[in-house]
Amino acid sequence: MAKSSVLGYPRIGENREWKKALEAFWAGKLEESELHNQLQQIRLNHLRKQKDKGIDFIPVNDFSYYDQVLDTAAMFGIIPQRFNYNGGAVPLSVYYGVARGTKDAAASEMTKWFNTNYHYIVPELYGAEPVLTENKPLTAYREAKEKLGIEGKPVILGPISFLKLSKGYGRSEIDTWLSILVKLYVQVLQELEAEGVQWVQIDEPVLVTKLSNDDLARVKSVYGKIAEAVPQLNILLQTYFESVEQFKDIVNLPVQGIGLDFVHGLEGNLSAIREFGFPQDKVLGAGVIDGRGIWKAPLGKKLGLVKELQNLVSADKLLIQTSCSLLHVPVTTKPETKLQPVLKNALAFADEKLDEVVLLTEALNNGEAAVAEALEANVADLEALEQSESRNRLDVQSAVARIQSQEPARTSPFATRNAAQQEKWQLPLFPTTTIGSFPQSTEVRKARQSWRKGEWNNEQYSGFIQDQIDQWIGYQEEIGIDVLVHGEFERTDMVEFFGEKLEGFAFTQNGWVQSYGSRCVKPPVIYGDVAFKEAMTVEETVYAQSKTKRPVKGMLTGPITIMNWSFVRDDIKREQIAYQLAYALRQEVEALENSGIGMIQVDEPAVREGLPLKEEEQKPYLDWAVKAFRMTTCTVQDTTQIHTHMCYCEFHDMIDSIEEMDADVISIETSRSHGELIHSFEENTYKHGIGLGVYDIHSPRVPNVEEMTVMIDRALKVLDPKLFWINPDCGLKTRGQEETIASLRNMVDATKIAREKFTVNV
Ligand SMILES: Nc1nc2c(c(=O)[nH]1)N[C@@H](CNc1ccc(C(=O)N[C@@H](CCC(=O)N[C@@H](CCC(=O)N[C@@H](CCC(=O)O)C(=O)O)C(=O)O)C(=O)O)cc1)CN2
Ligand code: MET
Ligand SMILES: [Zn+2]
Repeated sequence: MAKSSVLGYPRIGENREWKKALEAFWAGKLEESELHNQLQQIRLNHLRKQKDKGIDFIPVNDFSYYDQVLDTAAMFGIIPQRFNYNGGAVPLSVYYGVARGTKDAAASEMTKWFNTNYHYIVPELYGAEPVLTENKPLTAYREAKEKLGIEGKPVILGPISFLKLSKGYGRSEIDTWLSILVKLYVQVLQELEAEGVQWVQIDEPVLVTKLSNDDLARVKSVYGKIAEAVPQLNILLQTYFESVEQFKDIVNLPVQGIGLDFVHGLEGNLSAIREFGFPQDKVLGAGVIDGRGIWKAPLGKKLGLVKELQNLVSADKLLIQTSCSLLHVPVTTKPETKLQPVLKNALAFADEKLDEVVLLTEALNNGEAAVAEALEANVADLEALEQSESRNRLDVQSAVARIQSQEPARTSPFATRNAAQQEKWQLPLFPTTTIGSFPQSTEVRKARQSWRKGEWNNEQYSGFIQDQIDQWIGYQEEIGIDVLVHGEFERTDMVEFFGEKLEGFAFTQNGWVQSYGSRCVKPPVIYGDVAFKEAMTVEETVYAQSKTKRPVKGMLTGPITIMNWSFVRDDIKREQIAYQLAYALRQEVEALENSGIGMIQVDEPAVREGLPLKEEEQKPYLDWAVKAFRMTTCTVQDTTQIHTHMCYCEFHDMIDSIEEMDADVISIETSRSHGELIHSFEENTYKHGIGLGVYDIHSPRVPNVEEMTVMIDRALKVLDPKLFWINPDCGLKTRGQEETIASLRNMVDATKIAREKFTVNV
């Protein structure tokens, strides 16, 4: 009999109860004991739900108070020294300090979890002396058993991945660190074994990337030691997001089960298992239900797949499971009452995916007849969407085919444009700017809600937005910023906003997904061909420009980011979706230029996260991503300055592509990684305008002038001063008004110091 299994469940709750509890606690409106109570209720609800649905292997310890990587670090007492942690169980104040920063200490870096829109907190190993502070998986296991009688499957981020995702150690220290970590993992696992735990899921997502021979030897040694230490414990070594690179080595590791992704790594994993087979003494965790996408699975096809897999493993050794944790999809489609039926009927969020896992397991164990009706309905639902008009728009398809066949390029090379732009704009040395958004205060959110509910009419709402713009144009002028923005007050989110105005998109009412900490996003659904309808940003931008003599930057989200932060259709290539978006956005760029806006920023923060994990797929992806950006921006005049912005990821492996995007200015996040990015620019001579983020905007802390000066001085050692801009790391929508103004004042002061120093020096 095959069994059903889930790798992880979303923690935010059906109505984002988790987020609300965390934020109430941070605001001092919820006692710590009450926070624990509320989160326990949420956690138990999730376990109960999985049990009721009939999942056999229910994950525990997938829940978190913020982030699972931070939890692993905290479990081992790996807390940066600046938080004055003195050993023992990590207090919540320290835990949240590391995540969010404190008055005296900057937060740890936050970065993308592989190729997803989830961000984890990067463990800092430097100076750490790890000890086991609390066996979290054990606590979670006991809770599920005692409260609900569930024999949970503890989930732990594995040592190899944990180390790879951490920073603060050199190459020569890898083995030392692994031996320290292995001791701790063994301690955790031995306690689980002693408790009588049956299965543990150890997540090793880095195994889908190519390992050097040394690293592969390390993987073998680490799992060899673990296997020896816990002979009674069943370990399911779990991979996801791609196929494993070194299949034969990985599946022969001394563990009892191997979890493979047969959705995002289908091709690679399937051809490998067909070619090499699968060890008969091991359990295969077959990830066949997509943990990242929102479409119903084509169950007939999936059933064919699991039948084939069943034949390759020995009896009773197959798990039907999700391809990865369900963290990346919304909780349930149940509250979605406003979607067209043809769309709603084709969707499956986390809870619906639990049903799919159970259904497939049942079909495999009891025969198709047992679930015939469900299989038939599934075919009809998916076909209806496939044939819908919105997926078959010849007007869009032919226009995109036409511009796709041209090589998108600006009229003149950067040097010519740069000179023309200097001449036109007369900006000072080190121009200052911000990334686009200003605080989305409660007032702003309430106003939007009133308007959406119909309590406010359009005039009231747009009048309110104009007041916000007036106010912030005033602040920016007064602080002394050189290139202004309108503030994005009319936008819920930089992707959702554009999706709502373009054709081919749909919106959920409650389809929230965790992005980082308590912050969630509600990704739009690209279900059809994308098309431009009418100008989307011209009104607010032109209004802002009418209020000041300084330049106001228009603000758009780029094609790749809209695509990567949406749930996209899977019947056409992503490349094609990107070009459709690019063509639509180009029309917006042109509309802005025609309305007299001479600087236009096209944000592309998600380019890096879409980078395929497999090396051989990276170049083709970057090529079409760059092409889509150029398609969006290439038709403007030389004097129109195109900006772009990127944040929260590693850029060093794609600097060349960033250069090829040919934006006149890029603003880029650096400060949370403490300026490490600058090294990339030391090696690669980037020849366009560049604004380095001089302070972290994800923390309520106001950065002082000195620390920004350090950042600026460091950057100027590497970068061409004539091309250097000064800006925060990212948009300021999550910040409060006072801290924003105070921080920007300090930024402008730091700029003045830099200008003085630099003018004296030359
Ligand atoms: N899509 C996307 N991905 C991204 C980013 C991004 O900006 N967008 N940035 C990076 C991650 N950063 C992020 C930064 C901030 C937020 C964020 O602030 N999210 C908000 C939700 C934003 C939103 O859509 N707000 C709605 C309001 C939705 C809401 O909460 N409504 C309340 C009621 C309104 C009220 O009274 O406050 C409710 O439904 O209960 C609006 O502005 O209108 C949150 O979690 O709090 C998310 C991600 C990377 N990935
Ligand atoms: N223009 C956007 C903003 O300021 C860019 C954000 S990148 C995540 O919010
Ligand atoms: Zn950003």
